[in-house]
Amino acid sequence: MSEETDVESKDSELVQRFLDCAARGDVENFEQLLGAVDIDVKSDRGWTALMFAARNGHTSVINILVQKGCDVNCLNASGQTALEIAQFWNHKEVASILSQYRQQLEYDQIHNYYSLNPLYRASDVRKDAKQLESAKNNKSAKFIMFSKLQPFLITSEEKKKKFKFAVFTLDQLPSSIRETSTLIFLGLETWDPVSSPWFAVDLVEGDHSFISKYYPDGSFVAPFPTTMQMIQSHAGLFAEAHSILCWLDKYRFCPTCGSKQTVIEGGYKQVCNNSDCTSHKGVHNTCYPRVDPSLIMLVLSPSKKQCLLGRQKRFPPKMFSCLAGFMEPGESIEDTCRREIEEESGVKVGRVDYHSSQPWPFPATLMLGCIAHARTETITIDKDELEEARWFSRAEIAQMLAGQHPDGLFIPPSQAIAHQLIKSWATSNSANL
Ligand SMILES: NC(=O)C1=CN([C@@H]2O[C@H](COP(=O)(O)OP(=O)(O)OC[C@H]3O[C@@H](n4cnc5c(N)ncnc54)[C@H](OP(=O)(O)O)[C@@H]3O)[C@@H](O)[C@H]2O)C=CC1
Ligand SMILES: [Mg+2]
Ligand SMILES: [Mg+2]
Ligand SMILES: [Mg+2]
Ligand SMILES: [Zn+2]
Repeated sequence: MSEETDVESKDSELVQRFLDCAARGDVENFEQLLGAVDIDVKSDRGWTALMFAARNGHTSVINILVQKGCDVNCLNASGQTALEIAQFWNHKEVASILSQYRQQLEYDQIHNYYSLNPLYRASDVRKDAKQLESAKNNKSAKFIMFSKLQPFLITSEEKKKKFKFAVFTLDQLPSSIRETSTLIFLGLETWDPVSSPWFAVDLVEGDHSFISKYYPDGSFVAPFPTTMQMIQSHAGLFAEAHSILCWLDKYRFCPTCGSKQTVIEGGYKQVCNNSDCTSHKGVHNTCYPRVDPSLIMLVLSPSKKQCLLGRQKRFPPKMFSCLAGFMEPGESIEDTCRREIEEESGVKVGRVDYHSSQPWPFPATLMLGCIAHARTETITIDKDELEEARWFSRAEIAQMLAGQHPDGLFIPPSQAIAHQLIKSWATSNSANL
């Protein structure tokens, strides 16, 4: 046997032992082998240690691998992830760890405020009246409160200057509430259908007394700007609940025939009570909550050395932000971007690159963030929309980000996608733009 084959066979023996220990849940030996082989090493069929541990439900091995930074999104030769394997073999605890970790990874990439919703929306549960009913009676169900579209918030113990929802359990909720108030089904804590369901309750007048009994220091607050100071996961819950509640509040009658409507699917659908109404046939988008796409763009000058920011009249003095505008029917993202920039600033735009998005739940806007590349520099502002617009150099943006602009100019806070677009340009290598 040559030296090379010797090393190879020793390596493959180590790999085999490593994968075996994961499959058997032999934590002691597994930990000893950890440094000796690649954590994501694969068997012939493309199975990693994580997949073997998931197959047999070894939670302790899963926890070690996840903490050591293994690749949880890896696929085997059949195209399955470790999470899918755990779900298939019904290892709920393992599946729960893996799904939470995968979400965490996704969150690390998409950091726009209001977009971090920790729940599985579980549309299958809300569409099934029986499952929805049992979710409402689930002993581990959680309830957050709204009244007149205002969320009931308390101060977070973990992060003192932040707010969060006061979360109520089923036994704290007077039974009358579930009969008189609208309950919005927000989703489940994990993929498992019996995991804790979350609901937003829209309280009707007179239902409030039980709240102060449990949370005497909480209060109903005007959503903007207080919800900009929430812990991020609860800001995501707010975005979902508030947009739905605003829709139910404003669309009380059928837009097709004007009859009363019935709320179904945990607040996600309304059906017309008039059986002759044409909204019962075919596709009717009036039955579903609306989402209004809106473009927000950082426009770069032809030299890429400057960016265009503007001031709306309603902005606080000295604040500049990205230009933004609603998408119109039949328009592409790129064309909305070009049209709004030209309308508001007179600048003509060529290429448009998508950056990221942000739900803006006031009431149901979806901000689509783009980087737009200008072809011209001359600015002619639309006086109805903007008070001022001008080009800013990177150095000036850096001063604004640091709160050190000589004229006191500043940009919106980090919770606004405008801030993230500006920051990503200011901190990126110009050669990449
Ligand atoms: N997250 C962020 O960083 C930022 C978010 N935004 C948000 O972006 C959105 C769009 O920006 P904005 O500059 O106001 O938009 P536009 O440039 O399109 O102009 C606003 C005008 O559009 C009309 N409008 C309102 N709703 C719609 C709709 N659904 N479809 C078409 N037109 C509509 C209104 O006119 P009328 O009053 O005549 O009805 C409104 O005054 C707003 O929701 C704003 O709050 C803006 C900047 C930063
Ligand atoms: Mg506009
Ligand atoms: Mg605008
Ligand atoms: Mg517009
Ligand atoms: Zn109708």
